[in-house]
Amino acid sequence: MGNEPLNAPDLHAPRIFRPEPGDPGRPKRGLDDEALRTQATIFRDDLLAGHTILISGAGSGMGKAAAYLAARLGANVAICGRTREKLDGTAALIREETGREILCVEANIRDPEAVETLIGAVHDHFGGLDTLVNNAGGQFPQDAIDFSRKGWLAVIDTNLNGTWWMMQEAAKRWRADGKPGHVINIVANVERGMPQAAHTCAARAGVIYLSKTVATEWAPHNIRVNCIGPGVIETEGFRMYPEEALARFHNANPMKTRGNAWDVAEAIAYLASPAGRFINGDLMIIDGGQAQWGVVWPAGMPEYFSDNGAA
Ligand SMILES: CCCCCCCCC/C=C/C(=O)SCCNC(=O)CCNC(=O)[C@H](O)C(C)(C)COP(=O)(O)OP(=O)(O)OC[C@H]1O[C@@H](n2cnc3c(N)ncnc32)[C@H](O)[C@@H]1OP(=O)(O)O
Ligand SMILES: NC(=O)C1=CN([C@@H]2O[C@H](COP(=O)(O)OP(=O)(O)OC[C@H]3O[C@@H](n4cnc5c(N)ncnc54)[C@H](OP(=O)(O)O)[C@@H]3O)[C@@H](O)[C@H]2O)C=CC1
Repeated sequence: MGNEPLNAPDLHAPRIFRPEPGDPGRPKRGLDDEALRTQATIFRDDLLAGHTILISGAGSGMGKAAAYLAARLGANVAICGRTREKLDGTAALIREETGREILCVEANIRDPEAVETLIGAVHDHFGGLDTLVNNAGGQFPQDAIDFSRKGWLAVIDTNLNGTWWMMQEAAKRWRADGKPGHVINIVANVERGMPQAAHTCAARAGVIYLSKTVATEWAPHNIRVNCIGPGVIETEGFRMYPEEALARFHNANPMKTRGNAWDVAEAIAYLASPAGRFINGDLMIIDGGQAQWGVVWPAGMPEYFSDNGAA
């Protein structure tokens, strides 16, 4: 017996998956508007009354669910994203279900000037900001060795730099106004790394430790900073992954199930509510136990690993 790796030819095969624009022919995933309308919440109707919350990337997925729940709980809601129609869709759902109008701002979080304008617009419109939720982000599945420079930069610029521009700008306003504030950064479960998502792991790990650091630095300004690390949460974002990987995602946790956007929306509402007042510098993992157990291969598992490492 030699020492060659098993299935050696596979090691040389680049794995690329690029969804077609508009997701043609693929099922829509995650909670749609009808499902969101019927979600029950454990929280009382006026839990966030008078509370202003800004949620990035709220034209779809977890951000949309969180915006909808916050509006149902009485919050003043502002959202941003790059696509006007998606933001309008969230606003329409909220209007129909709650009668409330929200503030929608088209903004790319990678652009620090757009971020400055956005934070200013929220203050102008609602007279302040209480909670900032940095949810906008994403990545594509690929073996790290094959990342293009542009692809690496796109993921880092969105998930790390974009999140930072948002939190710094919000904090500057809170400090200048002498007002308390709260940041919730949506990251990912990166504790054990995540093959085929190394760019996002690098960015999310950066955000987690950035958050833990400024949670201390900004405490004198009465600003709390926390992170939420979702595991496999079924959303529209699943369009980024091949069917073969999607069919296995639930195996990444010992509950063998996928979470949904509401699981994360309710955690955001909890942290934003008075119940979260003593929670600072934390990373709340919502992953069904994935951190202790499974591994996802978002671009498809190489045959080399097909026994899944089981002893
Ligand atoms: C957290 C858990 C982890 C993943 C582990 C899986 C766990 C399952 C749970 C799911 C977790 C989720 O986060 S769900 C998904 C969340 N949502 C999303 O990811 C959707 C949003 N994503 C994005 O917008 C994009 O992925 C992102 C790259 C960040 C944004 O970039 P841009 O807007 O600049 O978009 P583009 O112009 O399309 O791409 C820029 C370059 O990136 C590279 N690029 C883009 N798509 C590519 C692809 N499929 N394969 C290779 N390379 C690609 C190319 O070099 C592109 O340049 P050209 O060559 O010139 O085109
Ligand atoms: N679903 C999951 O299992 C997991 C998701 N996550 C993370 O949670 C967050 C929410 O994901 P999810 O709801 O699943 O996915 P979605 O793709 O549905 O949501 C991401 C949103 O972010 C917006 N966005 C992306 N880039 C930018 C940008 N540069 N500026 C402003 N808005 C932007 C997108 O809108 P638009 O393109 O119109 O700008 C989109 O609405 C993401 O950061 C994701 O990576 C983390 C772990 C697991």
